[in-house]
Amino acid sequence: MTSNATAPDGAAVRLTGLRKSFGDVHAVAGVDLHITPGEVVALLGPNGAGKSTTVDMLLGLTRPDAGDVKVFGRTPRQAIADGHVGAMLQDAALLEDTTVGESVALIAALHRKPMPVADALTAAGIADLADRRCSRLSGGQKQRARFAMALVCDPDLLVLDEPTVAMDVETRREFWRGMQRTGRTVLFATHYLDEAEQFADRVVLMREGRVIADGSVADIRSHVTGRRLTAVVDGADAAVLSALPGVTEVAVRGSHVTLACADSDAALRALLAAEPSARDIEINAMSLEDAFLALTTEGAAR
Ligand SMILES: Nc1ncnc2c1ncn2[C@@H]1O[C@H](COP(=O)(O)OP(=O)(O)OP(=O)(O)O)[C@@H](O)[C@H]1O
Repeated sequence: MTSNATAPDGAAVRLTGLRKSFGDVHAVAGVDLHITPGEVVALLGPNGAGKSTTVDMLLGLTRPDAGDVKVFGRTPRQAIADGHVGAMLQDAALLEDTTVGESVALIAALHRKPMPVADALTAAGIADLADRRCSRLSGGQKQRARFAMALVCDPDLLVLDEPTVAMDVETRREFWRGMQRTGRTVLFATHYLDEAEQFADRVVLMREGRVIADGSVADIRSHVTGRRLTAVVDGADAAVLSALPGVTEVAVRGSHVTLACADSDAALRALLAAEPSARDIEINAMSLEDAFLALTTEGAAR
């Protein structure tokens, strides 16, 4: 890794008061974000939250209406020209008639200190596809070719917009293993909450062009309190379950019962007293998905 990128304030990325509108749509409506070197940050949010527009401004592909972008203390254009940033964008075109190896070599030739093409292909898990024409790649293989192209400039910061779209489960897992080995600063936009949970040090949640939560997965989870109790209850009656102490929400599907609990200990005791047949009982913390839904649903606290 080049890793000689430094900013006076030590930030890898600093977005300040960033805004961008398209007509009446306020795609990004005032975003401040500070990423320190080495952090792996997931950018989450529902469709249209402003993630791609934020990423585009970070890369200098879209000019902000207001605010400032600094990448290692430089403008995006300078940071990219200096080889500090590798990007993998949704639907970025590949040169269909060239091979994977040739495509990656073409990108490498644009940079002053690229890594060897073979190393980029290996890190992306596609060393065996070097001679395959890009037009012959599967969706997931194309994503990995784009990843090799992002990596070959040996960047300090990787910016990835939904990198694992079109990858199957095993390929996604391999992709992230490879990513963790690179030890770089990473900002990735994703719709896969499990990915954010497993691979990000920090989650930035956007909604309607703003950052509505920013912290570790545990911090984001703490936006939803309580626990979830699941059980099998013969002849489950939602009205009876709703009246149990400590229970805030009830879902009944056949004999499968899910209780959202403010006090799961009280709820469990009351459930066993009221429904002695209750079995296969599990109590879990609320998931990142629960927090995501709570925060991104209309009317959620900002
Ligand atoms: N070039 C454009 N012209 C007009 N509207 C745009 C343009 N780019 C984005 N928008 C609008 O800005 C809003 C934010 O879009 P953006 O693509 O940044 O969201 P996103 O969070 O990346 O969404 P998704 O998860 O669906 O990719 C949306 O309402 C979108 O329709």
